[in-house]
Amino acid sequence: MAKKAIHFGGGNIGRGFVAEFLHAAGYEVVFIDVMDNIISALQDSKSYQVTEVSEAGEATKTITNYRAINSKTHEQDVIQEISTADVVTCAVGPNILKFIAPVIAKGIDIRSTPKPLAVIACENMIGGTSTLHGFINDNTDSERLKTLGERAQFANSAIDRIVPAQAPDSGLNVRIEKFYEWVVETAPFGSVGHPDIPAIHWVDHLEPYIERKLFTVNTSHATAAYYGKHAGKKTIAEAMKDSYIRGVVHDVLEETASLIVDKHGIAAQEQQEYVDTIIQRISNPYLEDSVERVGRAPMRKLGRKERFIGPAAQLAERGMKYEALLGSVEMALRFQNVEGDDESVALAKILKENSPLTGLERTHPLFSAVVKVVDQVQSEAKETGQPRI
Ligand SMILES: NC(=O)c1ccc[n+]([C@@H]2O[C@H](COP(=O)([O-])OP(=O)(O)OC[C@H]3O[C@@H](n4cnc5c(N)ncnc54)[C@H](O)[C@@H]3O)[C@@H](O)[C@H]2O)c1
Ligand SMILES: O=P(O)(O)OC[C@@H](O)[C@@H](O)[C@H](O)[C@H](O)CO
Repeated sequence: MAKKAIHFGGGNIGRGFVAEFLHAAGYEVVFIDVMDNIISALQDSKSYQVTEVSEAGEATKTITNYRAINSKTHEQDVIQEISTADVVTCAVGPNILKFIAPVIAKGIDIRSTPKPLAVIACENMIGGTSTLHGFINDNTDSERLKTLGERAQFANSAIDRIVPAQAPDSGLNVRIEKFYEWVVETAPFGSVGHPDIPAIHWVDHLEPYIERKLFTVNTSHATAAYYGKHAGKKTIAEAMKDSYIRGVVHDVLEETASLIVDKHGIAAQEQQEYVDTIIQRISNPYLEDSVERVGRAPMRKLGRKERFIGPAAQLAERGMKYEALLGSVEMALRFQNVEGDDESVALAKILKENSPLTGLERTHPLFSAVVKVVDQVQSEAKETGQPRI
């Protein structure tokens, strides 16, 4: 029987990564989005192209066998599709999970197929699927909650592929880097077994993979973005060409590498090779990845388990060095009032009003160091009306 995957979020990573590999695994993909232009473009086309760009040239794959539904206008259709699907994935952004949970909960609730639905959130965050699972629980009747596990299984994932914002005239086509890594935990599937998706690297324990990814790829990426934005650079590749910024990125990665090696027992040499690959990837001039895309949502990125405070807090707990990470925090705090980024506007307001920001506990060994950095950025804003550097 034909396999069906429902994918929430027809954006960059949705079309350029998740759908590509679901398609390659033989799934029909039903895209769910709330943007009329994306949905009608998908409904009006039979295929789109994913082009890998690298120094070695370009390679293009054609994606077919998909449909699309607007969940804003056709919620019942989405519920019906979920009730008969094999897999649900999403790449909508961590802050959107609570909005897609109600419709997924309704679709799961009316399932009568013998095999449970496999739910895999593909967001840049620790425990993305668990967070979605929590919201789905909140939207499920308490009696039905007791048997939810018979209808759906929830597995966390780590997803890695750089997909920049696409040119306005590119339509559905996506230009993307060649490298990819999609790691998913196996335990939640128990005796049912995980879905057959060859691109996925299935692992027993996800934490080393997601922390290594988030605290290497995303920490360095965001560091280059915030320092780059501050220095007037347009793209990450341009920022990485600047010897000062490149040096800072190396310093930050030295700190996170020391945590990854210490905490997860990954060999120092293996981590160094991973770091070298990441530096090469984020420096890829063919991607034209803007500092605004990579720096987007600074408040999310300053979160407790996120790419800066997450590793810095763990380093502080171990009595290890975290000063370079604090420099990235400082630059993230300066990412204010950036056009098109609501969080950067909210951040400017929060810094004026002294509201809590990172969720770091007052008693934590990192707390006073972060307060100092916040104070510094705030005092400059007060002196000059805007941050000085
Ligand atoms: N772009 C990358 O390089 C990359 C790589 C790995 C992981 N990610 C993660 O993937 C997620 C998506 O990132 P992206 O770059 O593709 O962003 P994007 O903005 O290109 O795509 C997000 C899509 O979600 C849709 N959406 C918003 N609200 C929705 C809702 N309620 N229901 C259905 N769809 C909704 C948007 O309309 C948009 O099409 C993020 O968590 C990001 O961190 C991105
Ligand atoms: O998606 P964000 O906002 O969490 O982070 C921005 C980029 O660092 C991110 O999208 C990377 O391109 C991606 O994580 C690479 O795998």
